[in-house]
Amino acid sequence: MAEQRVVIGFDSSTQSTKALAVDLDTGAVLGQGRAPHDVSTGAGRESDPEQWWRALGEAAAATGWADRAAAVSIAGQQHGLVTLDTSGVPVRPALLWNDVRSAPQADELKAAIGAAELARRTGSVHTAAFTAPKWAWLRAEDPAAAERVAAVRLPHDYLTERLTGQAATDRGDASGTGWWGPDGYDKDILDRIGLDPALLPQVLAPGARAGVVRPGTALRAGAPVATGTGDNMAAALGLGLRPGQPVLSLGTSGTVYAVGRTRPADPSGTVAGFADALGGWLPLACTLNCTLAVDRFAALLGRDRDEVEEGGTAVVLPYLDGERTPDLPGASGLVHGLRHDTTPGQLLQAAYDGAAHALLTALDDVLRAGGADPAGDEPLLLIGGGARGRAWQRTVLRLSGRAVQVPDAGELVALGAAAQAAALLTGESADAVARRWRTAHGPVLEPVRKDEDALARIGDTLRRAGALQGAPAEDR
Ligand SMILES: Nc1ncnc2c1ncn2[C@@H]1O[C@H](COP(=O)(O)OP(=O)(O)O)[C@@H](O)[C@H]1O
Ligand SMILES: O=C(CO)[C@@H](O)[C@H](O)COP(=O)(O)O
Repeated sequence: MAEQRVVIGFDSSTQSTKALAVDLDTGAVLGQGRAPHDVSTGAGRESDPEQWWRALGEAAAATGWADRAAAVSIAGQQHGLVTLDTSGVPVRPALLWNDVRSAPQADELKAAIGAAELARRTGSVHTAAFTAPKWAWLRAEDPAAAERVAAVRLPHDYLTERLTGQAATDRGDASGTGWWGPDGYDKDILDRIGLDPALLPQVLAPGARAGVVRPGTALRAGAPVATGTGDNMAAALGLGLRPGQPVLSLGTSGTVYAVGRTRPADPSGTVAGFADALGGWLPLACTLNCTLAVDRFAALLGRDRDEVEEGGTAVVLPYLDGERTPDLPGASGLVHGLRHDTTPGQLLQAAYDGAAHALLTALDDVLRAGGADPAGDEPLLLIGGGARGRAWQRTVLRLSGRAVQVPDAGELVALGAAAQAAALLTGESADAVARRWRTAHGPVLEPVRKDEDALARIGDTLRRAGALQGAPAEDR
């Protein structure tokens, strides 16, 4: 009998590291692991990269397959700024994608280069989330730390390098830095933010091998390691996405995306023109406030997260962390439209609606940006921790008017990384591996009538809340 080959895929995301050990032939998940991360609260959002590395080892061990892994790959939260000294040790905690302190530096880049030109060169108009303004923030606010930096990495690059000893990244995650375009690193942007390109890793080709596991880690020494990629790009692989199939991910961030045939360049900044991990594109819109914001409202109301009630006039803009879509980094949570008869359940439902609004109103633009027809009838694939929630499912049905498919498989990011690892061994493309594993299989929820009234109420509140939420005068 042929020997069973098992690959391990990792998702080093905002709140935790998740690992899946997967049978290369059948796609069966044979073991799982998870270890939590700490994220700072207060003005910024920072995490310790050393903790991610320890979490990766713990999650790997918990799968029960770490010392037998045939191949490995690591996907990670996008955009984070990891700074290393000459010994490869983090100079300071990493600045995460949802840290909005770099908003002024994003504005400076926009003013200096212009939104349309940024979109043309990098695919995206920079917000505080992107790595480029984070580096500019570090130089301005913590120059002593910036001086000590000998290497700059994204979260997944840092972990891959700890595993292999090789400094490498991939085009998917590189496309979220704001200093990369299809021709490579953008020297002009790097110059403007004072970052020496020699500090950056090489961008490897899709399907390439980053190296092999070096001795002394939790994983089998000598196992080949794929490039890894950003978490959204990995989920696209993990679902085996074909162009035009829309995805909505409900996690710490909310994201909506589709694989595109054409390279996106949206000067309005709503759609980020990311690259995917295969040579195509991944137009995407992202919010900062998703499952955590809704769970906070449930806690404030003393309710279970599914104890919602539809109806009423309440509107919640749940921008507890500031917001990125719309680009309102200085915003805070806002409740509007309360009446004597507003119930706690209606208020909680309004928080769900407020969190889903920007994602679902960006969906058509995302599809168009990648050359797909927004009127297509592909079901919306619902993934991420929130996808299991009854109230989330119902909210997405109501506000999208589309059929919604909930894959049986959880952890699509880690599955995508596992598919990338498998592809190293079989020579297939990672998305083809995922399709062979039937990862997207799951029930399709029938569409319901789109709740245009709720969408209009939220849109109206958003427009009128401009000054309170720190919108620039011209947008009010
Ligand atoms: N059954 C559920 N209903 C609604 N939300 C859920 C459910 N299970 C988990 N979550 C939410 O999922 C989130 C974690 O999602 P996940 O995709 O793992 O996050 P991330 O990858 O950003 O770390 C948590 O914030 C939690 O609120
Ligand atoms: O910033 C983005 C996408 O541009 C986020 O989607 C991050 O990649 C974090 O992802 P999660 O930890 O929420 O999965």
